[in-house]
Formats: sequence, structure tokens, C-alpha cells
Amino acid sequence: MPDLQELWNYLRDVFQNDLTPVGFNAWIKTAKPLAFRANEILIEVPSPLHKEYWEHNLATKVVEGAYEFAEIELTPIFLLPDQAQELQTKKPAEERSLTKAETPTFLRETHLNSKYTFDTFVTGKGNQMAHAAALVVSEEPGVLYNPLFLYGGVGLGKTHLMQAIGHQLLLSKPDTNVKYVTSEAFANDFINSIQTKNQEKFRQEYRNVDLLLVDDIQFFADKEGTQEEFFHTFNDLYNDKKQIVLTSDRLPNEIPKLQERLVSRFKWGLPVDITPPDLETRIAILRNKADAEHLEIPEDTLSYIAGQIDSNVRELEGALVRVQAYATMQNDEITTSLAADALKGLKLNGKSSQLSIAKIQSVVAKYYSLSIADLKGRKRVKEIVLPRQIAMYLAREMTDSSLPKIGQEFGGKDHTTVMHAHERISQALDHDQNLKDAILDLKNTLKN
Ligand SMILES: Nc1ncnc2c1ncn2[C@@H]1O[C@H](COP(=O)(O)OP(=O)(O)OP(=O)(O)O)[C@@H](O)[C@H]1O
Repeated sequence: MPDLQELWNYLRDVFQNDLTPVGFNAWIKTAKPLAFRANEILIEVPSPLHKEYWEHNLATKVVEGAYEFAEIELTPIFLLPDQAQELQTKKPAEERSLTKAETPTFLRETHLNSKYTFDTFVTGKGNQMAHAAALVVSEEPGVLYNPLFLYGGVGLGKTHLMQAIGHQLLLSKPDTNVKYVTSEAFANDFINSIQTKNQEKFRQEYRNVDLLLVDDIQFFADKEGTQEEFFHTFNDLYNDKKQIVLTSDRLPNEIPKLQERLVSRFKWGLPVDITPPDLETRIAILRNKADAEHLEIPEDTLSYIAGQIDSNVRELEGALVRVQAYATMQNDEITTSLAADALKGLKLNGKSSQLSIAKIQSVVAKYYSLSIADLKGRKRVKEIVLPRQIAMYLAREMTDSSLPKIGQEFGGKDHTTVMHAHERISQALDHDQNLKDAILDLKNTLKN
């Protein structure tokens, strides 16, 4: 989950653009985000009239905005002040977390997304083997495939499958201690524990589990201390026959700067990849989702959407959310021509699901007569630094890749480097005509 306040700030900006000042003051300024609850965002509004207005006119924007901001699907729930009050007094500790800063470190990220179960996972050629392995692990954790290492491209269901194991295990053995964490949260928790002299608590938290799920471990690259700590966590759990499940966008030995002893441990169990779904599976995924959301969508429209997006299930689902939001805005039924209109808008964003960071690097390198190694390297000479920053800027602007992912593709750089590059180029674009021309040229080449 993103930080609640950051998400809310983003949504406020969206509404500020969309509404008149009077409308903004009446509806938005009077609303207050309270908390996340599973896949819901709880929002307090002052009166039944406000609630009704939000539900009919603004809720769709919250769904869309949350998706744009953090690629998550949130359902807004509007509460009147007395309902909000009741909730605040009843809530368990995990749910009281309004902001990251207020959240006790070890309570963060334990939550499994209730939608990520085996029931909602559609199997097809690309994920059959991963699905079967995950099922086995959920039935007999710590026995056969330990660790289970799921790897594959962005948005192909690794997190979903990993969490499905957690749900399944909790269903069959409710006392099981399951912990889900991203590698970044693990690293943050570890660093926090050092800073607050809470290392013992950290260890207890991570080593007293029956199932440890660590997502996106490629981001361990470059984090020496965290790797060291994870090595010990891993050994403890493994020796106790506790199950470990890891995901990554690549095989262990392809993760840069991952200690050899971790690479070899990650290969002890079963590495299994997930590849992009074929058309039939994509249609089945969309159909499932449409049913779950009670959407009436004709088959040919589902096929049309599935035909548009072929390499990333998250984007596929995003397209459906977009079509749904568009239909609500137009107050129209979902048809293929409406879907085509809605998805045209998606392309107008300038982001392309097809465009890869590698392509951007190759086009920028050629444009400036540099090598791709120069762009990915660490040389600090001006002739290389500017094109490198331009390439990072374009990767941020033209793809949906996250900052850490872009950093990774640029020779394992930190996400703050990418952020800095993006800021520098954005600012320079205000006054530097040459730069403007170059970016325009590059964008045109990349779009063709
Ligand atoms: N086979 C599937 N059946 C149903 N839903 C799926 C399937 N594969 C992926 N999804 C959905 O696609 C979205 C993205 O999946 P998920 O987050 O698990 O991908 P990921 O591989 O972990 O991506 P990343 O590399 O970005 O971490 C989720 O909403 C998930 O439920």
C-alpha cells in the first residue's frame, strides 16, 4: 500500500484540476482519508449529501487516481462522522496506521491482499508450473521446494501467487505465522531496527515465522548489510524447515551484486518462471475480473481488450479499469467501440506498454554516439552524464517502470539517482531549447 497521505495529496491535485474552486471547497476539502482496509480506502465525509455526491460523481476518480498513483485497485468507502468515530475506537493496531511514519515498523507489509488467492488466479501455459509448485508449497510448506523462487517479467502474477500460498496456508492452518514483505520493506525494517536499537525485535519478527514471503528480491542488489542479515534469516528459517518463497524479475545468478552464498541458497529449492499469458489466458483473466466486479461486458469486447495488451497482466487489468471508468463517465454501456475510445486515451498518455527501457537506452546511445555500457556505467564526464539523465528521464516518462526498476536497468543504480535525473531534465526543459529539441526528436524516434 502507498502512504495514505501521499495518495490523498495526489487525489486532491487531480480534483483541484477537475473541479471549480467552489466544488473543490465543498466536496474535497471537507473529506478526510482515514485508513486502508484490505483493498479499501476509508474516507470520512461530513454529511449524507456529501456521501451521495462522492459515491455518484467522484468515486471513479479515486479508483482511477489510486491506480495511476500506485497501480493498486482501491475501492473507496465513504463514512459519516459517527461511523468513522466508531471505527477509530474499534480498530486493531494494524488498521489504525494512517501514515507510514505513524505505523509501527514491524506491523507494516504483513497484510496479504485479500484478492490474491488461488481461486482468483487464472492458469495458462505461462504460469502452470509456477501455479502447481505454489500449490504444493501451500499444502506441504518447508518440505519439497524450499525456497520456492518465482521469477519473471513485471506484472505477471508473482506477488499474486506468492500471497495465494499465504492465504491457503492460513485457511488450512489458521495458527500459522505468515509474513509477507517486499525486499525494500525488509531492508527498511532492518535499517530502522539498527537505528532504534531494536535488532532483537527485528530478528524475532522475521525468524519466528512459518512462512516468509519476500517479494522482488532483485532490489537486494547493492544492499550489503541487508543481504548479510537476510542470509542469517534465511539460514535460521531453512534449518527449522520453515518455508521461504521469493520472487524476482530474474534468476538469482542474474541479480547484480547478489552475494554468491545467497545465489546458491536461492537455487537450493525450485526456481520456476512465469511467462506472459497467451491470448486465451488473457481473455480468461479479463472475464474473471469482469465477473468479480459484476460488469456486463460482451465477449468480443473482452477479446478486443486482451488483444491490445499482451505482456503485462497488471496493464491488462488497468485497461479494464479504464474502460469501466470511461463508461461510467460517459454514462454508457461497455462495448468494443467504447473500449477502443477509452484505450486510445491510454496511449495519449505517451506511455507505452511495448516500449522497453533497453530500447530507450539503445536509441539515446545512438543519438549521442555513445555505447549502451556508457549509459549504464558510472563515468561522470559531462558528455555521458547528460545523455544518461535523458535516457532515465525518458524511461520515467514513457514507460510504466518504477524508479527502482529503472535504476536497476541502468547498471543497478539507486532509485534516488533516477529521481534526480528526472528532476534535472524536467527543470532544464523550462529554459533549454536544444534540450527540448533533442527530447522531441528522441520521443518521435521511440514512438515509431
Ligand atoms: N494468472 C492471473 N490470474 C489472475 N490475475 C492475475 C494473474 N496474473 C496476474 N494477475 C493480476 O495482475 C496484477 C499484477 O500481478 P502481480 O502484482 O502479482 O505481478 P508481479 O509479477 O508480482 O509484478 P511485479 O514484477 O511488478 O512485482 C495483479 O492484480 C494480479 O492479481
